[in-house]
Amino acid sequence: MASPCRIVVMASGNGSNFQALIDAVHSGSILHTQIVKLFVNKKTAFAIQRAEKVGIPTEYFNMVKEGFVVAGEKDAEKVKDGRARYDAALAQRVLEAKPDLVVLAGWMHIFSVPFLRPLEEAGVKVINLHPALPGKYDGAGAIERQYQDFKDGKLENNRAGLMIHYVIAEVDRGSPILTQEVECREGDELKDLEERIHAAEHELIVKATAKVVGEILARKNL
Ligand SMILES: Nc1nc2c(c(=O)[nH]1)N[C@@H](CN(C=O)c1ccc(C(=O)N[C@@H](CCC(=O)O)C(=O)O)cc1)CN2
Ligand SMILES: NCC(=O)N[C@@H]1O[C@H](COP(=O)([O-])[O-])[C@@H](O)[C@H]1O
Repeated sequence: MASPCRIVVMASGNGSNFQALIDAVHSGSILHTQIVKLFVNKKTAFAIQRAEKVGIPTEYFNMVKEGFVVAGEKDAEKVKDGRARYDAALAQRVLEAKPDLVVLAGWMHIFSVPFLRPLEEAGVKVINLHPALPGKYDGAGAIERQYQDFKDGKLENNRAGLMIHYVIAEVDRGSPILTQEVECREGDELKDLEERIHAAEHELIVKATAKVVGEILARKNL
């Protein structure tokens, strides 16, 4: 049998989707796979504690703390240059973990080409969990914007949603792997929609990761 599929997970916050992946690998819902490392860019990310509890190595790598961009820098060119150098350095650190797949599970930093190109050249796919349907509500704060449109009677079919997609330079516009609609109900508060979407996320990220892992393992066995 081929060697296990090596996954690097990247997170910035609570890590409940990371936990869903940990549990799925442990239960066998995601077969023949090892989460080899977690990268975080926030020191306060609870995902760190989740990794430590199960012995997954963690690396904290922050663009400002590592000196790539000065805190509060207003010069757009300096910020763009610093982000590019940070992304290039981060790509090398990720590749040192020899991943077959990178999963963004609440990773709140937009990657530039200096991150994406080295991984593409190494044949490493990057996938992302986004709490909206393809082509809608790109970027951060997607749940809040769907909820506001629902309240304003502007949400198409009164359906919110989520997807797991391949990551490309254009934010949240990579090919969808799996998508799911989530209903909005009259009387919903924002937290009701957030809870419904988060519950769906934990299932969909496992299903999508298992699907991509299956394709990777099939190629390994060729
Ligand atoms: N090149 C890509 N990078 C990333 C993608 C992607 O599809 N292409 N997905 C995102 C995840 N994401 C939405 O799914 C997302 C995350 C963060 C942001 C954002 O505006 N980030 C700000 C910083 C916000 C913060 O630090 O709190 C930024 O990077 O300037 C938008 C979309 C992951 N990366
Ligand atoms: N644009 C990306 C984005 O908004 N991602 C969102 O970050 C949260 C991470 O939760 P978690 O840290 O508990 O997994 C999730 O709700 C995910 O959809």
